[in-house]
Amino acid sequence: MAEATSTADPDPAAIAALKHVGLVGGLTETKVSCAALGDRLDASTQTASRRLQTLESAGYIERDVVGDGQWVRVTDAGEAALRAEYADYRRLFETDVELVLRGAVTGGMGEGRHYITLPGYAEQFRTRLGYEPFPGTLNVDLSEESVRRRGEMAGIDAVPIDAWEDEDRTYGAASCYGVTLVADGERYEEVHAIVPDRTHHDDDQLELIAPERLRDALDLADGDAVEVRVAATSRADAPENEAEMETEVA
Ligand SMILES: Cc1cc2nc3c(=O)[nH]c(=O)nc-3n(C[C@H](O)[C@H](O)[C@H](O)COP(=O)(O)O)c2cc1C
Ligand SMILES: Nc1ccn([C@@H]2O[C@H](COP(=O)(O)OP(=O)(O)O)[C@@H](O)[C@H]2O)c(=O)n1
Ligand SMILES: [Mg+2]
Repeated sequence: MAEATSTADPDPAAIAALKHVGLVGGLTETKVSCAALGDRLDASTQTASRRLQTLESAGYIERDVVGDGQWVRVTDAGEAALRAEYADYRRLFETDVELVLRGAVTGGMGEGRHYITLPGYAEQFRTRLGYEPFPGTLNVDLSEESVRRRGEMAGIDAVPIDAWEDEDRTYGAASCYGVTLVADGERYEEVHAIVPDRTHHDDDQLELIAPERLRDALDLADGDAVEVRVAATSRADAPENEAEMETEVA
């Protein structure tokens, strides 16, 4: 299987503690006492202390212990976990929620083309997305705000692309989110944001695939501003395609 980039156990009790830390100012930095946190969580001081330890080892908070308490900061990973919760609630109570990520077109490492055309991926794109992608990924350098907001993608249904292997090595899994790409007022609908489990890029790069070369279709050059609108639900045909895939494999 893919050696997935570490995702901590989303223990609901730890997330509840993280929410409280955020609410008392932890998204910047705040002083927390385990007794006060325990009160807010309706739990003992020891339990509150354990929750903070769990959050720290999951990489969701950083802390400096001082004499009368501790200074706690929610990390980027912690904020992403909170935003994923937030996205779930938005989906519960709002309809047609769209996540809009903004950034600029950029060149990457020239590897996207290689991965997109590997047979183990290409066949899955064909059956699950319903098209053969242009060989490559259009890379978008996300704005700071969008880097923070991309955590909300965790609450949105994606088309899964499975890990696979050939005789030499294993290839990681990926998730494909149906998106609309908007540039200079023009919209291009048949696009997916592809998020590989293993990648050389940081969170600030979002990679897009489409049947066509998007630089041509939307007349894009490096530095051009784009909007990536992520639909809150997956494309209606995705599960059907998956069923087709299983039938083919069987
Ligand atoms: C479908 C897909 C699967 C990938 N699988 C792997 C992988 O198994 N191992 C790996 O190191 N990188 C993998 N990558 C990520 C590439 O290493 C790299 O981060 C990125 O795609 C490079 O794109 P660029 O040339 O546009 O910069 C994958 C990328 C895609 C699009
Ligand atoms: N659907 C797509 C996919 C890639 N591309 C572009 O096609 C080229 C090859 O993609 P790539 O991922 O191998 O290269 P880089 O993104 O690393 O530059 C790049 O210039 C991408 O921006 C595109 O315009 N439309
Ligand atoms: Mg690319």
